[in-house]
This record gives sequence, structure tokens and C-alpha cells, in this order.
Amino acid sequence: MAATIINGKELAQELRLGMKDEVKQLKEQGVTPQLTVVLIGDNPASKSYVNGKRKASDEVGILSNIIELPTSITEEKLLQLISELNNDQDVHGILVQLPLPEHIKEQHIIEAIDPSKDVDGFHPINIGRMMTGQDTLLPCTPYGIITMLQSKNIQIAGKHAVVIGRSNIVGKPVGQLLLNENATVTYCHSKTPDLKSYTRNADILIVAMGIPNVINEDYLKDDAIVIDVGINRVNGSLTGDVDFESAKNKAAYITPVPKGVGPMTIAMLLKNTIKAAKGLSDN
Ligand SMILES: Nc1nc(=O)c2c([nH]1)NC[C@@H]1CN(c3ccc(C(=O)N[C@@H](CCC(=O)O)C(=O)O)cc3)C=[N+]21
Repeated sequence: MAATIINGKELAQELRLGMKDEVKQLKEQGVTPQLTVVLIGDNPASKSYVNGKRKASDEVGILSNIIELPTSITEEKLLQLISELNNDQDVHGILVQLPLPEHIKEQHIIEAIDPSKDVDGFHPINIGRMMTGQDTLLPCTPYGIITMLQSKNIQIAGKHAVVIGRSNIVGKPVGQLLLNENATVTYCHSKTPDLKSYTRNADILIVAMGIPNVINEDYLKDDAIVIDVGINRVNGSLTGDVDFESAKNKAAYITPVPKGVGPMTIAMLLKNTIKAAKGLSDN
């Protein structure tokens, strides 16, 4: 039987509808959620992502403010800008689009953002809170993945989740969130020998490798739940890390690329911005 497709684009749309009401209520209380996105340089992919964030914000009534800076900006100047945004009461969320130019240390920038405005959920304080199971701003892609599973009433507790990839923004935190939901979690990565021996035992497989179409049905257990986090541009079109046509024959659920995890990442960013505007994180 062919897999059920988890359409992230549709789910994100549905979530935005709910958020629109929430924002309306906040505005009636005199609070207009505001997201500031800092975009450095002129990477076309970054520009297109930032554009997506702006459009989605507009749709739910979140005020978005995009600050574009040249690649030549110094780390010192950028830190100064972040400090100003931290102190601006009207700004609820701050997102510095990654990747950054080589002369700027990513970790310096992430740690400079006020954790209560860190809508990416990348600050070590927020990561620590996530690890200890506290209410906090969660990293958007992992949060979106959990939301996709929950939207289909997929049970996570007791399942074996295998995560391929160990980045700070996807692999590590998604494993942590799955663990928080009582999954048994295995992390695999580029140095894992015999990847198939792990993935074939995965009830839930999260693929965040950055290699187009590498995961096919040979890697899957029957009726696996397959979440494709890959965003690869191949000959001008977007493709995931999973060979969708092959995998869909064996999986029970699968996410497509595009229209899968990507739009959910943006939806959760909006959710975090609303949460930050409500001042729910207590610092
Ligand atoms: N500080 C920071 N936070 C991020 O969240 C962040 C970042 N930097 N740098 C880049 C990555 C990438 N990312 C995506 C978001 C949405 C889609 C998305 O919506 N993709 C659509 C297609 C979009 C298209 O056609 O280009 C889809 O998959 O259907 C993709 C990728 C957020 N990122």
C-alpha cells in the first residue's frame, strides 16, 4: 500500500489560520507581535527563505521587519544591532538568517540574542531548557516535525526513532524532542558504518543528511514513518534526501519535498513569535 503523505504546506496553512485569530486577540490587548529578521549578504536562497517568512508573517498579522546588511558588516556592528533589538520593547522575535559570512562567529551572534526573543530556539539557554523538558522557545524545524507527527495522531512513545544527522539546528534537537516524547532515539551521522543496519530498525526515520535522494526503500522497515528534512537544489528544482518514489512504496507515512518540513519550519517560527509576544518565557 502506498504511504500516506503528510502535507506540511496544508498543515502550515491550517496552523496559520488559528494563529491569525490569536494575533487578532493580542492586537485587541494592544500587543502587535513583531519579528525582526536580519539578512546578511545576497545569497539568493537566503533571500527566498526570508521572503517566505515575511509573507507568512503578513498572513497572520505579525509585523515583520527585515534588516538587510552587506557581507562586509563586522561582528562588532552586528552585535551592536542585536543589542539594540534586545532593548527594543516593540521587537518580540529576532532571527539572524544563517549561514553567516565567514568572518562572523555564528555562536557569538546566537548567544547575543535575548533568549526570550530567540524565536529560532538556538540560544544555549533555550536548548538547555528544551533538554530539561521545560516550556521554552523550541527550534522551529524539530518543533514542526513533532507537530506533523501529532497532526496524524502518530504515537511517538515507545517507538524507535532513528535520526540521521547531528546538526545543532535539526539533528540534535529533533532527537531530543522525540526523547522528550518517550521515543527510544538512535543518532546516526556521516561516520556511522552500515547505516542501513540502523535505519531498517526505525519506526520513525528522520533524515537530515543534505544529500539528495540517498534514502530509498532498501533503508526502510515496513510501514516506517519517514520525515525528509533535506532541501537540495538539483538542476534548478527542489529535492529531499529521500527518494520519494521508492520510499513511498514501503513507508506508512512520508513527508514530501517541497511542501513538507519546510513550510512547517516557518509556521513554527510564527508560533514562537506569538509566544514571545505573549511573554511566556520567564526571563
Ligand atoms: N536563523 C535561521 N533560521 C532558519 O529557520 C533558517 C535559517 N536561518 N537559514 C536557512 C534555513 C532553511 N530554512 C527553510 C525554511 C523554509 C523552507 C521552505 O518553506 N521550503 C519550501 C520551498 C521553498 C522554495 O521553493 O524555495 C518547501 O519545502 O516546500 C525551506 C528552508 C530555514 N532556515
